[in-house]
Amino acid sequence: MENWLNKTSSKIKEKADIAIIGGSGLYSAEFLEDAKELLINTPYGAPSDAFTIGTLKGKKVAFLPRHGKGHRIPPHKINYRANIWAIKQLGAKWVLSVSAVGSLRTDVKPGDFIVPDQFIDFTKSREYTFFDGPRVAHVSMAYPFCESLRRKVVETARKLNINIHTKGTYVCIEGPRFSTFAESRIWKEVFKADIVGMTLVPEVNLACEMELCYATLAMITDYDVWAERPVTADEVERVMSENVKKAREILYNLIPELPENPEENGGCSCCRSLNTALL
Ligand SMILES: CSC[C@H]1O[C@H](OP(=O)(O)O)[C@H](O)[C@@H]1O
Ligand SMILES: Nc1ncnc2[nH]cnc12
Repeated sequence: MENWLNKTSSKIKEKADIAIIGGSGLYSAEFLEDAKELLINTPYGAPSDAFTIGTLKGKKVAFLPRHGKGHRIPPHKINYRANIWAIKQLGAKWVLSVSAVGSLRTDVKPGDFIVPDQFIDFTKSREYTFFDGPRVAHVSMAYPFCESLRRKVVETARKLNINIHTKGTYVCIEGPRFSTFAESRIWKEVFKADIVGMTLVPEVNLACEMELCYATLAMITDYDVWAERPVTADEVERVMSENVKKAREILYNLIPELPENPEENGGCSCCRSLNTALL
């Protein structure tokens, strides 16, 4: 089979083993050494911002703030294709995304972390695929996240005594508005989802199409509209900034533990997701 991904071969000299996509409240990666900024252009336009490329205990890391520095880009306007394309061009195999989410369960509390294993897509108007024709592919999304990476994230947080939930279903809404009470009741009671956010889709789909090992470290910032006062953007930012230290601690301890080749890490099939997808 012709390898479509080889055709995306990089002209970028700078390389990275691991990419971190920072969400609301996580706009920089101070823990990287020898850091420099790198602007990358892609056939889909510009990524959200310059990448910060640096090292951590021998691992080459690329960091990208999803909303741009200073949170300039709303969730529905993020150029997800440019972000993931650029990450692939950097040669990264692991992608860990960090996100702020609302909780739909009382036992999943603000300040806790959760590593979703499923999602429900309620977005409406995004660019969902690299395969817009004439090349067509249908990747499997039955298990959308990299199990090896999910496991590593959970193990790391546990070692650090950070409260983390090992799985959950993330409902991705279009935003930028928050859900109505009636919508939130559907997410909670009909869909039995655990968390709600605005940025997972199509980031996760595109990572899969690029055969990347992708997982999300989600931080609970609020109880959506179930609390006494419904969620506000201020509340999300406040809780995120109070807890961002914990997210950094997880990243700092996790990154050195990721093997160069994801297939060494207990095996996952993310790197072969196009084998059965291309028509
Ligand atoms: C700032 S409130 C809502 C905003 O926060 C989340 O973004 P991210 O996943 O990048 O942390 C949510 O999805 C919304 O985009
Ligand atoms: N309640 C919520 N709904 C959607 N996105 C969010 N991000 C953080 N909290 C959220």
